[in-house]
Amino acid sequence: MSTLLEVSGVTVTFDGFRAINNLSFQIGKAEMRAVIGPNGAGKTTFMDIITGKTKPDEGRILWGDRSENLLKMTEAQIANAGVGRKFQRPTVFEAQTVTENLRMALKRPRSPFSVLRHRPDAQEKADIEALAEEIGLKDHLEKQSGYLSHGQKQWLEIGMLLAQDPQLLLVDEPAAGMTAPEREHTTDLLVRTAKTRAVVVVEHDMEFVRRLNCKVTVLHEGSVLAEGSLDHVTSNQDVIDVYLGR
Ligand SMILES: Nc1ncnc2c1ncn2[C@@H]1O[C@H](COP(=O)(O)OP(=O)(O)OP(=O)(O)O)[C@@H](O)[C@H]1O
Repeated sequence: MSTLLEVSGVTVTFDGFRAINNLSFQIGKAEMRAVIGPNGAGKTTFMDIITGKTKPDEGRILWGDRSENLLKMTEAQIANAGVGRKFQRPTVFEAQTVTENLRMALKRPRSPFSVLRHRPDAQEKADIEALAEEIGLKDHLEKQSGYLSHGQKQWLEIGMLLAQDPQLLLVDEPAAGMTAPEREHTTDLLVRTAKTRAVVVVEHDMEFVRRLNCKVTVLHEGSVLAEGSLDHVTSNQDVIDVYLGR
């Protein structure tokens, strides 16, 4: 499996406190990975490093086929290189319809379609419909986004990120606040997405992680405590001790 992102020996210190401590992590081009860990383990900081929001004190991060030095790139360059991030709370434009939200996302610079200056309306419509179909909102295209359910807003935002054709999608607690059927739909969407892209899901809900059926990385005190299948990591004594607070 070819590697898309390789993080080696990364350390982040806030006022002398090591939030990330000699962390190493790799993900392939079409791979799903769940990142779990107790509060304060460093999950958010880890994502902030990959998106360029936080610069580490030490370590190396290589990106893509040409093994580019990600640490030399700005946040905007990293986003343009194909890293998309979905925050926990949906940030769709509530006053706009689903179609309008997807149209705006297709017009952003990263979109593979934005280079075609005179893009026919018919093509744009087809792209919007394909995205809506993918995220399960085909029947809600003209609905104002503020009237969507919480789950539907989350899917719309994932659709807006997919419009940008990311190579790596970072997703923070996608299942939070969702009903059981919404969680199932979200699992299916993320699993399909990871067939062609790398997807990192930070999640607390173990049942959701189990359904993702992927390799799991457990963070603790800014380092990788264990890695492997969910059954493998949850039978690891160090992981059990950390989760039980011993
Ligand atoms: N800007 C900052 N300044 C100082 N300390 C910080 C800063 N950001 C994070 N930390 C500390 O770094 C550690 C890791 O935080 P981080 O938010 O990455 O953990 P997390 O795993 O995402 O936690 P949670 O599951 O609660 O969201 C915590 O102890 C946190 O208090």
